[in-house]
Amino acid sequence: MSRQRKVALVGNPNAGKSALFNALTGARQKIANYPGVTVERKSGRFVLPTGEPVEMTDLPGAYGLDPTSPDEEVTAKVIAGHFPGEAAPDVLVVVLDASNLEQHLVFAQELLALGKPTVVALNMVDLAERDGLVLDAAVLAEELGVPVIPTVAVRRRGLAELGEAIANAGERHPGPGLTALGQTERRVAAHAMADAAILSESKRHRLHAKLDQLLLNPWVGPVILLAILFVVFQAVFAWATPFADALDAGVSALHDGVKAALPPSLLRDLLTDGVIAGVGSVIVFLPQIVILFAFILAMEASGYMARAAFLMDRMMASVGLSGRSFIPLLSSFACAIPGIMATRSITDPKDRLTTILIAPLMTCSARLPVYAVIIAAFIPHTSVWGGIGLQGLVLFTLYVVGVVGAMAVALALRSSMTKGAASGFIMELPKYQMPRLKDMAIGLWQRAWIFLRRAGTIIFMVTVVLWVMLNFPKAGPGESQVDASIAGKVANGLAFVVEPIGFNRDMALALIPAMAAREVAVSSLATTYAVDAGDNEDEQALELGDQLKRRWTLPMALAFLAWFVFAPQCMSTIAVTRRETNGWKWPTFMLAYLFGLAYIAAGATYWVAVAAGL
Ligand SMILES: Nc1nc2c(ncn2[C@@H]2O[C@H](COP(=O)(O)OP(=O)(O)OP(=O)(O)O)[C@@H](O)[C@H]2O)c(=O)[nH]1
Ligand SMILES: [Mg+2]
Repeated sequence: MSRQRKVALVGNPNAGKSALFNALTGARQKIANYPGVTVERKSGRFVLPTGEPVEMTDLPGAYGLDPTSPDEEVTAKVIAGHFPGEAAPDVLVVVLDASNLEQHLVFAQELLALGKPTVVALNMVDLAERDGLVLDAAVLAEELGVPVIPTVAVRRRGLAELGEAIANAGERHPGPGLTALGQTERRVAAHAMADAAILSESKRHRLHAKLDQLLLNPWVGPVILLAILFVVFQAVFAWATPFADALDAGVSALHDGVKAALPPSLLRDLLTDGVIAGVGSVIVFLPQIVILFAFILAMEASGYMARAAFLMDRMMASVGLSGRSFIPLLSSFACAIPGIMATRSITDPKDRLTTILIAPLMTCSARLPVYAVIIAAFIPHTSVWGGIGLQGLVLFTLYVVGVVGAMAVALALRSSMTKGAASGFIMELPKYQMPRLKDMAIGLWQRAWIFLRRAGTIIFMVTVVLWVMLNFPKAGPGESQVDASIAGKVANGLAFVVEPIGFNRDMALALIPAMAAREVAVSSLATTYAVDAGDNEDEQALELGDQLKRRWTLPMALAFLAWFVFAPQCMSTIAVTRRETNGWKWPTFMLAYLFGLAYIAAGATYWVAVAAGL
């Protein structure tokens, strides 16, 4: 039996390759409405209409076979068969964005010049049609000399025809349009071919052009962006409250139920003070995470996020970064790990390194529970300047401080350690789209699941270990259990380091397990106070927020917030940085500078707040 044939999906970024890959193979690759999403090749199985199974590969988007970034290099190598241990693909499926035909035909010509069996998927014809573009696939097929199949990846249109064409792909004869050799010639040819294939074009285009004029206006654009972000953070607090309260009540009920059902024992204490108090204190932030991501996903899917990147380009350039850093930095608002991996689409190595080093300063979703618990306890639930919620405002400020800090660090790095010229911006703007409800639901579910899984695994485990360390050895009469315990002893030993910045023993105690994940700071505090409450009924009845209010001053709380803006409390981020920079040098530097900044920021916040009489 002969070897299974290989089919590769290639084309410009954002053409819909991954969407097509998912539709054909049933996989769940990330797709999003901006270029540079796929940075690694992924393979899956697809059965052709003839019954022949083939190996389908989704490649990172590229603008040419001459790689200018690590992800483009993957594409070029796979196609050329230079990827270690991988045969070259037998059939290429060139994916074109029908509403961006001219631009996408440039790379397509380069691919066709390879002479391999090729099929063209003229994808996104729905968007082209909506824009009033009527395309003639037959004319294009004639020009290119290969079959051209109109598809709509996200609605599974044209898939059968595409499978048919792949099955029949074989020897081919270059079409009349395929004579260009150089890049400039290809551009001219692309223009001519697009002209020939496009039958008509109309009004929707003009509406979107108007919208872009407004949203990308150098003065109005940033104001709109800021206003949108502002609303997002207001909503995170305002809308989440009823859901968070319900969850909170559920956790309390569970706590009381378990307590009533079991006889007093270590196991009961472990369940109530350790697991339920600790993990429960984190889970109540699920509604806030979901609301935040609903906005982020909607902005991504609508095409607005890419406009935001475009707007940010100037600001990024002023600190020596290119707009290409925007997407990795944006992903870092969810989590720095995918953000750091997304830097593979950055062309310039120094640009890329700088982006990796500042990615942990973007406020990842693991910080949200920490911020939210402190804000809810210490910032009054009032409005300022007629209707703006103070809590949301403080949250917004914390995010902004992270971004401003990142920009300042980028500027410092770019003029010292990673000195070099800033590279240009080459992002193309995706089309505006209504976010699809189903995609949004899947995206939200995935985010929620990641959050819950973290709560159920890493946060759960760290909390249990901490509970054990807080309960042994047992305190003598009149002695505080926390002070007597192993964890308390370690924290007391560490306290002198953080005392100058206003932290007490409990805060020191929370910082160590929180190296595993930032949310653990919340579960650690909850568990510590639950253990500390012991058998005292009044103490036990207090919620985490009330405990914090009784034990911390406002300057301490603010210092704790400032610490979490900067501190690299995440082992996985350090590990992924080591992998992506091939060594310990940069992760060590990252740890040192972030802890340094955190220490200074927390100390300054504490002492300024004390001086101000807060
Ligand atoms: N309306 C419409 N949207 C599509 C179609 N195909 C893909 N999309 C959307 O276009 C965007 C880009 O799709 P991806 O599959 O991520 O594109 P890609 O080519 O893999 O992009 P990179 O990985 O960045 O190279 C996503 O928002 C998809 O939902 C289509 O046929 N019609
Ligand atoms: Mg992709």
